Amino acid sequence: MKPSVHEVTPDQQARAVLVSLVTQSLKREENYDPDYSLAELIRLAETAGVEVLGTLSQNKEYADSKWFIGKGKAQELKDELEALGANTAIFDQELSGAQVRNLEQFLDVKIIDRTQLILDIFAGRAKTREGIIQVELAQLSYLLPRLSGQGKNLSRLGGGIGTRGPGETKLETDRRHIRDRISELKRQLQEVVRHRVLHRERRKKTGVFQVALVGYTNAGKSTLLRQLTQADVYVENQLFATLDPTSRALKLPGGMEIVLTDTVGFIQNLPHDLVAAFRATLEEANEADFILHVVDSSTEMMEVQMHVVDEVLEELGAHGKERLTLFNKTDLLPPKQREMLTTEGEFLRISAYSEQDLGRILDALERHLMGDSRTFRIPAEKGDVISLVYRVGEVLENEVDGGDMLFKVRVNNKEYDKLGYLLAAYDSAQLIHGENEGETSEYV
Ligand SMILES: Nc1nc2c(ncn2[C@@H]2O[C@H](COP(=O)(O)OP(=O)(O)OP(=O)(O)O)[C@@H](O)[C@H]2O)c(=O)[nH]1
Repeated sequence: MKPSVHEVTPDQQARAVLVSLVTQSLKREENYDPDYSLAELIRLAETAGVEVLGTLSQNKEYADSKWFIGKGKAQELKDELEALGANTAIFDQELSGAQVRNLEQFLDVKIIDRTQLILDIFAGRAKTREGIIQVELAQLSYLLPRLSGQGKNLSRLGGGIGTRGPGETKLETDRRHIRDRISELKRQLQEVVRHRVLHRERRKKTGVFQVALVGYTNAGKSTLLRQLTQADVYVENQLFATLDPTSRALKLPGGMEIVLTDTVGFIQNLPHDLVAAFRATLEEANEADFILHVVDSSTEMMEVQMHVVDEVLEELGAHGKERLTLFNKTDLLPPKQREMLTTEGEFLRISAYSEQDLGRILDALERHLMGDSRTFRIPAEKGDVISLVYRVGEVLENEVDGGDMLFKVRVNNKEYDKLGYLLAAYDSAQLIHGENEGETSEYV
């Protein structure tokens, strides 16, 4: 493997001009904002360790098949690259292999596109076996259709910025080798995913509640996970600090144990080839019992970002899940702006660095997960039913009432349904239950 971005010596540091092309079809896309997209590209580049020297934009009906940008604009870019002493040009959209070669020849700098940039970041972040396999798969899938001839240009195309891509020896092989490697990686991935599913099923069986932290990239998910669990999670002021499923056990104030899982940050217009690399963590969100949606309330793009998360959750089929939205980073807001954030319903205004707010999150989680307290009337001689109540819920009070026992039990909705079902199954008796706190439920 060649050195990664963080290992390059200063004279090898990527110094880049970022290029965005705003086409008619992009303009028609619902959530596309050229300024925002370019700002995000800058953050991505910085995350990958690139020094950003300048930006260049062009409005054009269609992308040029040969140069991507117009020929005149390419000349302008060449002048700017020279004037700034840049050695890299990074494009906001995906380029074809031919466009990369033409631009590279004309500009004489390294050409990177948005997909490569994100892949480069992923490659530097992937830690678990699954993450590493998925990134290499995405890199090879990106590379395959861009190969020309027998290995020419391979290293440049595959290398990314810091050449964290598949090693050059791997790249200097032919398409068949790459295809073989892709099949092998897919096989390995199946194996890894099977293990993960088994592991998760085991965890599910123990009845532990699964809570997933989801949110736009850089919203503060890893920070919150670490703050809430004091776990040593990888946090950086960079995009995609998290790639692999990261779960931690956590005890709520009342003693209930939950598993809190960090997921990879959402991003707008995620390149298609990278979707698979996200799945591992996104699946965690889909299987969670509860979702904590972390929002960076300090960015102007807050609403768009919330919308992107909503959309992706919907695509995953996780839209209807119970969730609590955390407006994070409110410490960065002037009081007036903070006041404007709603706290009606399932919203909390927080800062991940406030102890008090962490306590409020845990309390809110407990309220959601533990549910209301309900009272059951159970004949005193039904010892097996009574022990079931103790197993499923948290018994807050009990008293004798004639030949019956009254139990005030805190139990969440899911367990409540289960309890009703189990009680009924005991001797085919019926469970009549009230919905609200304090209402008496009877076992007859
Ligand atoms: N001021 C302030 N900064 C915060 C807060 N929460 C997180 N941050 C900072 O925001 C940056 C991003 O936080 P992360 O926890 O890495 O964000 P993430 O959502 O896990 O990001 P990805 O892994 O990229 O998806 C870090 O520099 C944090 O220190 C907060 O409440 N207030």
